[in-house]
Amino acid sequence: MTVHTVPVIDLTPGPAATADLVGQACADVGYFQITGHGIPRPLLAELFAVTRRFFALPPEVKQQVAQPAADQVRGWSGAGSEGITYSLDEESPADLKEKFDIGTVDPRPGPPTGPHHAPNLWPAGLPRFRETWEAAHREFSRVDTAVQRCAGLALGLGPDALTAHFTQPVSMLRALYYPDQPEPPLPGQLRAGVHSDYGAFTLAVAEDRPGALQVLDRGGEWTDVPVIPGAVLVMLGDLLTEWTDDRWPATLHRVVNPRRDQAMDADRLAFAFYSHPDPEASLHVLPGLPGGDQPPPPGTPTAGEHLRDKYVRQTSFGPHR
Ligand SMILES: O=C(O)CCC(=O)C(=O)O
Ligand SMILES: [Fe+2]
Repeated sequence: MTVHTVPVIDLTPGPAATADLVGQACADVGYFQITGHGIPRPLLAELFAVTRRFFALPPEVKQQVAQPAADQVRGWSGAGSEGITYSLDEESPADLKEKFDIGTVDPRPGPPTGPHHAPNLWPAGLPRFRETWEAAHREFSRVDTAVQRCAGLALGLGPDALTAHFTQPVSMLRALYYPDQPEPPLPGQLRAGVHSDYGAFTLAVAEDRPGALQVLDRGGEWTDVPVIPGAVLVMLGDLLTEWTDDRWPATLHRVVNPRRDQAMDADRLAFAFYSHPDPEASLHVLPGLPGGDQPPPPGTPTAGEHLRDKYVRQTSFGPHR
């Protein structure tokens, strides 16, 4: 049996002292948990509480904040609306999840320009929902910056190598709600299909419930991610694959179904903060890494183009739907 240990990294000593550990985890494991991040526990508790209240509303109420368009990832969508494995161009049945998203809470001045700056949608009649979500977005964003500083140092590029691409970031905070499963899933149908996230880092927190997150470790084995109270899980997204020329490949992950004998008491709420840079940032290798100082090959997409392409794919189903 393989024994998997998820690295747990305490950020308290600051980026210079933790960069090596972060770099090792990014290069050798692909995911890690962080403590000492400073996100207040009561804020996270309130985030879970207000969001559970939202998902408990009737669908016609949640529909009032329905996601407006495939490339405008804001608000709610119900079970069956995303098949995230489609982001990898692979067919699969729809995911057994609902979701709610917000984008940046500190939009850049001037009129919104394009889907990455679409305004957030807020459900009516839920006290403290908006304040709590906005506060959580700011906290995750702060922690994301700290992780990025460690990453820049670990790559030997200095603390601002990544943060330089996040002057007006379009990071998203997403809640994922996985309901009980009265009916058995279709063959191949998961709570969330296999995918890698689309941004730089993903920061994730979840309830400890059946039918949870698994990551594909570097040995090619699916591994359960333990929920460590107070810790935040960090995974690597597509931008890091490109920016490091595969030195730090994105983490493939999925959310499996609960066992049938647990399926009626298995609902699960999780949050993912996806760090998304300035939309105009290039997917080219970072300057200072091998290949990064040459001009980008023609056709190298921007982060905004990459994200938009993935958003559209994850809701574009083929014949399996
Ligand atoms: O439910 C989770 O723990 C993570 C879900 C996920 O990977 C995602 O939606 O990007
Ligand atoms: Fe994900």
